[in-house]
Amino acid sequence: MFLIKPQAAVIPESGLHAPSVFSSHIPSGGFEHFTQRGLPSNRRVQSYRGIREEETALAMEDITRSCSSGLPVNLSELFSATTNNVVSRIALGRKYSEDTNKFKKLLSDFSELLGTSNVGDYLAWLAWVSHVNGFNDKADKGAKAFDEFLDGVIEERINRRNKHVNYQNDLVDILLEVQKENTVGLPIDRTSIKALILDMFAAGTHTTYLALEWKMTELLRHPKVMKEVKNEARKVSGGKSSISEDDLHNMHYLKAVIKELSVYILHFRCCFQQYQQKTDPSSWEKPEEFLPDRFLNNSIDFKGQHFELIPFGSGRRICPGILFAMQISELFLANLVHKFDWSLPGGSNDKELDMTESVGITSSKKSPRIATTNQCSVYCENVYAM
Ligand code: HEM
Repeated sequence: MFLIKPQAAVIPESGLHAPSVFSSHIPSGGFEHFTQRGLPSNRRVQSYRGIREEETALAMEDITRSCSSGLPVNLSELFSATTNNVVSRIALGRKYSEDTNKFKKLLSDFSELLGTSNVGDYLAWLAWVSHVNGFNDKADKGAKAFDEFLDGVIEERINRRNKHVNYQNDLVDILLEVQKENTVGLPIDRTSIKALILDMFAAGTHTTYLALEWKMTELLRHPKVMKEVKNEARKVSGGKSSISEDDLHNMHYLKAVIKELSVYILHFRCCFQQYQQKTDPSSWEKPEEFLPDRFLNNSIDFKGQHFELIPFGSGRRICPGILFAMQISELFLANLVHKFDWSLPGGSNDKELDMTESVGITSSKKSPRIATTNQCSVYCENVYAM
């Protein structure tokens, strides 16, 4: 909309190679391998896996603090902050959480604008409506604000590079290097760099955050399933205080739950088809029921080969962030249920949950209270015995 839409770059750990100006420069180990390769240890960026684990641990500490002060936990805010922090650290080189309100507003305005239907896009002779109803004005302001923000990110990095401090070798550094060395055989200007960073950031944060929010909401609505995930988490953790990314390999039930939930996630262009596929009785037994077990002991996955389940799309434009997003979702949910007992606020039941969606490119819940609980009790490692 505001900036050019580039081809997707390769996303850390995806193992997928969307067509990209960079694809010939990034080997099959993915972006992480590319950025770490051959660098002396003092110049290596902390691994993406480390970043995810670190941010998840910080979020768990936040919840523990809230619980011990008897305060309710707003999970929506927590999911949003954590996914923003993880993707910011990877795509923008650092967190922007110290500027939380401004940054959050920037992102939510952006998502809302992307998801708003603009009548002039469909009927050219009605384009004037967008002038009258304020859409164009809002879009111009949003574009300007985001553009300034991204300019700031790039300027900051250039200054650091000029002073030879804190070279992080993240996405921004790589793009600046590519620009300087002209290693892709065509000039990359500042606008293209901003577009690539924005693409990565916008595609990676809101989607992942909303997926988490919906998944946790459904877990709250299905306490039996939540309990089963919790049991699995406690079993695989082997008495440790947290779940690591290594432990996730053994969380088969959690993976099945996430697959079952994934159809609720997106309002991208294939959304309606996805809904049809999920509710198609020829593909699924009891399609309207929430039955994670259907994904146990079968090989259906998200990677675009099984057309019954394509929340990340399929084909050449498939989401290149699948594995990255799945790692965040699995790690976060596993730790949430492992460490805490959750229930709905004030003992309300699932029927009372407000499932209304808000406007936006992704289907967020209108009311953040839904994912808020004031009744978490901290899982105490001392008491718990395997
Ligand atoms: C649960 C989280 C996510 C979901 C459900 C999701 C879903 C999708 C979908 C449906 C598409 C469009 C595919 C198509 O056009 O056929 C897409 C594209 C894309 N996604 Fe994701 N995504 C998620 C997370 C991420 C993350 C974490 C990143 C990056 C760190 C990312 C980066 C991208 C990019 C760059 C594209 C554009 C690809 C292109 O146009 O070639 N996504 N995603």
